[in-house]
Formats: sequence, C-alpha cells, structure tokens
Amino acid sequence: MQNPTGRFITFEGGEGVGKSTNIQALAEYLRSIGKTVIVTREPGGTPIAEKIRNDLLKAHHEEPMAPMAELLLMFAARAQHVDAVIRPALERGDWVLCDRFTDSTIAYQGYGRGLSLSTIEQLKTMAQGDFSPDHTILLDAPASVGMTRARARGEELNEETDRFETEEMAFFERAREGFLALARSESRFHIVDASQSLDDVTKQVLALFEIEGNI
Ligand SMILES: Nc1ncnc2c1ncn2[C@@H]1O[C@H](COP(=O)(O)OP(=O)(O)O)[C@@H](O)[C@H]1O
Ligand SMILES: Cc1cn([C@H]2C[C@H](O)[C@@H](COP(=O)(O)OP(=O)(O)O)O2)c(=O)[nH]c1=O
Repeated sequence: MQNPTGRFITFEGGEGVGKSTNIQALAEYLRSIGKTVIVTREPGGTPIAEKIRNDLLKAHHEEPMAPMAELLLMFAARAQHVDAVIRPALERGDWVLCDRFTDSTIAYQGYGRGLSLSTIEQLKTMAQGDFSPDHTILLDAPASVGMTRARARGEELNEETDRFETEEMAFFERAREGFLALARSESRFHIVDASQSLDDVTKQVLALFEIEGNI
C-alpha cells in the first residue's frame, strides 16, 4: 500500500450476501494499519441522499414508482453523495468503502427492471463523469441464499420489508447475472464466493488487502 492518496472501494452483490458485515471487517483492518477510513452506502450517505433513499425504499407509496423515476432518483442521490462526501474524502487521502454504487444500478435497474443499459450509461456519464471505483468486491451467491440471510436479519432486527425485498426471486437472479457480466468485463472486480461461511468470506476479502501491493 504505497500510494499515499485515498482509494475508493465498493462492495456489490445481491440482498443479504454480506456486504455490510464485510465492509465493517475491512474498515477495522484498514484502520488497524493506520488508514483513515470512511464507510458509506448507496442510495444514501449524505442527508439529502438519505432522504431520497427513504423514498426509494419505502414499500408503501400512494402510487407505484415508475422505473425511470427510480433510476433518476438513484443517480440524483449518487451525484450528491459523490460531490459532498466521496470526492472530498478521496482528496483528503482517506479510504472510502461504499456499500453499493453504480454497478447496483446497472444490475437492478438495468438487468432487473429491464431499463436500457445505454440510457444508464448516459446518466452515469452525466452524474459522475469518468469517476469510478478503484476496486470492487463482488460478493456472489445465488439470490435465494442471500435472501434467506436478509430475511433472518430482518426478523432479528425487526426491520420493515423494503420495496426491493418484495420483488420476485427472478428479479434478483437477473441482477446477479448483471453483476457477473460486469465483473467479467472490468478488471477492477474481485469476485468472492459469498455462499461460503462468513469466516471464509471475510478471510478472502481481507486477503485482497493484507499483502502490500495486492490491491
Ligand atoms: N457468509 C455468511 N454466512 C452466513 N451468514 C452470513 C454470511 N454473511 C453475512 N451473513 C449474515 O447475513 C445477514 C446479512 O448480512 P449483511 O452483511 O447485512 O448483508 P448485506 O449488507 O449484503 O445485505 C447478517 O445477519 C449477517 O450476519
Ligand atoms: C445503489 C442501488 C441500490 N439499489 C437497491 C438494492 C437494494 O435492494 C436497495 C438498497 O438497500 P440495501 O440496504 O443496500 O440492501 P441490502 O443491505 O439488503 O443489500 O436498493 C438499486 O436498485 N439500485 C442502486 O443503484
């Protein structure tokens, strides 16, 4: 890890695959070796973007949300998040670990909802220019595995089901295919098999960072 400037690391994958848990483990490790680390998430990460998140995830609206409205709100939240939080942190030399980013939009709104990938690409350019993660950890598991974990976590923490969690399993399988297609086409991706035990998944995530120069 000789580069003194910050790095932007994103975690991607379906519901309940272990993104938040492994982000915390990586943050702890990076702090233990002296890095300043910010952990954030999408949609959200700033007060304005968290308000947009609230509208995006709320399961019960007085009307159905149009897929294009959903797409534009994802990018509105992201534009705010990049401008107010992510870019300033990287400029200070901090490491930014983000739970989901634009790959989730391609996977969920593109592969999941069936919106045009070229429209998403255009919006991406408008919202973030060529700004992109340095590395992306894709936690990959069959949708049913992650969903079972997410439901168990939801019951344990007494969380309300969000709008996405009400989608059918085929939607999440399409999103998984989207993530895998992205991972095959871009070298910033590191795929970790998230159907393994939590211990094994975390070991593999940390191994990407533990050996100097590994990542
Ligand atoms: N590899 C794993 N094996 C078993 N349980 C896991 C694993 N990874 C995470 N979990 C558990 O599954 C639930 C969802 O994990 P979480 O990190 O919140 O996922 P995400 O952020 O991807 O939705 C949590 O209760 C977590 O402890
Ligand atoms: C960032 C992003 C998230 N999403 C969805 C995925 C999730 O269902 C939801 C965000 O919730 P999140 O709390 O990240 O879900 P989980 O912890 O269960 O993985 O928003 C999109 O559809 N597009 C996006 O661009």
